[in-house]
Amino acid sequence: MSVRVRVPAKVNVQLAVGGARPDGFHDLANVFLAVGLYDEITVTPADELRVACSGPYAAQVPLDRTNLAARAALTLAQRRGLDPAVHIHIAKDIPVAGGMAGGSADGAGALLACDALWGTGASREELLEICAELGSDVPFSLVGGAALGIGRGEKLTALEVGGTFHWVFAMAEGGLSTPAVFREFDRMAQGREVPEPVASAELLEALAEGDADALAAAVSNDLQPAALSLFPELAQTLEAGREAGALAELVSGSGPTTAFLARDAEAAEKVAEALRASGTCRAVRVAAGPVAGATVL
Ligand SMILES: C[C@@](CO)(OP(=O)(O)O)[C@H](O)COP(=O)(O)OP(=O)(O)OC[C@H]1O[C@@H](n2ccc(N)nc2=O)[C@H](O)[C@@H]1O
Ligand SMILES: Nc1ncnc2c1ncn2[C@@H]1O[C@H](COP(=O)(O)OP(=O)(O)O)[C@@H](O)[C@H]1O
Repeated sequence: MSVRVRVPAKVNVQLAVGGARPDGFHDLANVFLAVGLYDEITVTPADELRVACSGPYAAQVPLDRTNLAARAALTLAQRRGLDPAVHIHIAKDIPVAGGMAGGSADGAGALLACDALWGTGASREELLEICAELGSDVPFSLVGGAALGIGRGEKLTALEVGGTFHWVFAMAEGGLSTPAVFREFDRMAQGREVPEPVASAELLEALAEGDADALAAAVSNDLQPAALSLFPELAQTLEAGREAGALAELVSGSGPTTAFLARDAEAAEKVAEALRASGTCRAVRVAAGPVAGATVL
């Protein structure tokens, strides 16, 4: 018997970053949108805990116990006094170290899958608590939709969204380390006061109304200058998308994936085609959001 779970990627439509906290994290106002680009996690009883990964990014995924999916299984098993003897297969379609929360998706997916496989019956609250232990982005991967994350980004409030937003994602050659991007943010912020991160009222309204033009005017990412500083080639990708008629262009989270908002599905295909032809990125994908979070199939 196996359990299969599908988990979406995310884009941060707003990422407001405060100063570094004493624990090394940053307070955020993080507006997440789950988009239809998925990893699939399958768990099957086995002799011992094992992780395997398939798909275009498989070679970049660690298969030891640092893998977030393995950590999720171990954490749940430890809490219940169970043997974590399970084979976890990750069918990976979310870029690795791309700023789209692929590892977080696998952590949330494996947790939900093991809960179902072992009949653990963990409450939503406990699952969210374990997710927050695994990483700041993991709770959002579980809930999906759209949400405002405060604190490290793990304290979530679900947001109303009045329509579907159409996105194009340009995958970069290589990845960016999230801690390195936050460190670069701190370096660039030296000598200036970093304001408290606050969610933009205009942005929340644009989401609620499903208004792509208003959302385009309101998107922002405080990590973008740091990501561009570490990965200057991204400026060319952003420019190519802008020239192709995207309503807005931004770095997804800590990058280096870039995200382009389009008016509708047809406009998204046009932007995608132009980006593919631009030679400024490794691969291009179209995806809409919001979509549901981790779901047992
Ligand atoms: C930046 C964001 C935006 O959604 O994601 P990505 O774009 O990388 O996917 C997140 O804040 C990443 O969340 P996640 O990848 O879960 O990070 P964690 O494992 O919790 O933390 C990794 C490291 O990132 C830094 N970090 C993370 C979150 C936060 N609020 N402040 C931080 O300074 C810390 O250096 C931390 O040690
Ligand atoms: N299941 C997983 N999938 C991808 N990366 C993982 C996974 N588990 C741990 N990692 C580690 O986490 C790092 C960040 O990966 P990822 O979550 O894809 O990026 P991001 O935080 O930019 O969204 C990777 O470089 C990898 O070393």
